[in-house]
Amino acid sequence: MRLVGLTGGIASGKSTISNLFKASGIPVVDADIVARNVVQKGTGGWKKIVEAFGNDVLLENGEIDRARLGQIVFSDPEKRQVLNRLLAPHISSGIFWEILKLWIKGCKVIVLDIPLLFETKMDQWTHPVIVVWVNEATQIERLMSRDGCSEEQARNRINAQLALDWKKSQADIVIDNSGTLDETKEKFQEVLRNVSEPLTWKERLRSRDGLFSVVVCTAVGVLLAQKNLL
Ligand SMILES: CC(C)(COP(=O)(O)OP(=O)(O)OC[C@H]1O[C@@H](n2cnc3c(N)ncnc32)[C@H](O)[C@@H]1O)[C@@H](O)C(=O)NCCC(=O)NCCS
Ligand SMILES: Nc1ncnc2c1ncn2[C@@H]1O[C@H](COP(=O)(O)OP(=O)(O)OP(=O)(O)O)[C@@H](O)[C@H]1O
Repeated sequence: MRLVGLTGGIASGKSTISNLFKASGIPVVDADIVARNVVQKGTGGWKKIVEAFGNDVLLENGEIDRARLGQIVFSDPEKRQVLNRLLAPHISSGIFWEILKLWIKGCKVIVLDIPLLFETKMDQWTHPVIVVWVNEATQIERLMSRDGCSEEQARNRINAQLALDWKKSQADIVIDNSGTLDETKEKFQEVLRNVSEPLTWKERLRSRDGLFSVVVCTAVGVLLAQKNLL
């Protein structure tokens, strides 16, 4: 099994690239969706948030008020750290279960779309690491227009993550998404070819079918050895 890391900065275009992977038949685990699921009303993550931030961050129906919590944590690094520490174990085990489900299905290449891949050091489990990069002016413009936020709020969110240029320097593959969608789609084709290359023998061993072959071969070997000993 090949675990491909997909990351970048906020609004750099990870979901756009994720959608292209999905459209090409490659499954994607989306950490933002996992992070949403683990804080649904009544879950362990939800209880921890209410304990730490109080009822002020709840909507009338009891769900987390994401806009309110976002305002708090993106303007206060200490509070953000608290939230990250509380949710990290829930998010990583959620990602693990999603991978396991796809592994059981026999998927050989899985893309992990994780905005904080480097920040959480999960990059060590993925190869190759793809960084979706945009220049800062484009990033701010797209973030403001997508989320309807001010430039200050956009900068706060960008500064809550490691610098995108640094992430770019750590990448195995960089997708420059500063141009048009058509240009990005063209670049994506090359990335798709790269990611779809035949699995290495290590990756084959980590896949469901590879593990199954090892188990069968070992069992046959043991049976033959026992037969020879009798
Ligand atoms: C703060 C919250 C409530 C804001 O929710 P909102 O719906 O406005 O944003 P959403 O979850 O869609 O995230 C949008 C983007 O913000 C960035 N982001 C989210 N959380 C963080 C964080 N803790 N630090 C830095 N950037 C973050 C990511 O690039 C993400 O793609 C939410 O992002 C959250 O619960 N974050 C903590 C969980 C987390 O770390 N998520 C990232 C998964 S690796
Ligand atoms: N090449 C492009 N040209 C124009 N707009 C784009 C391009 N790529 C992405 N966008 C737009 O920019 C915004 C951010 O893109 P996207 O949601 O894919 O980023 P993201 O990295 O997944 O964001 P987040 O970190 O918040 O999850 C979206 O509104 C998207 O439609």
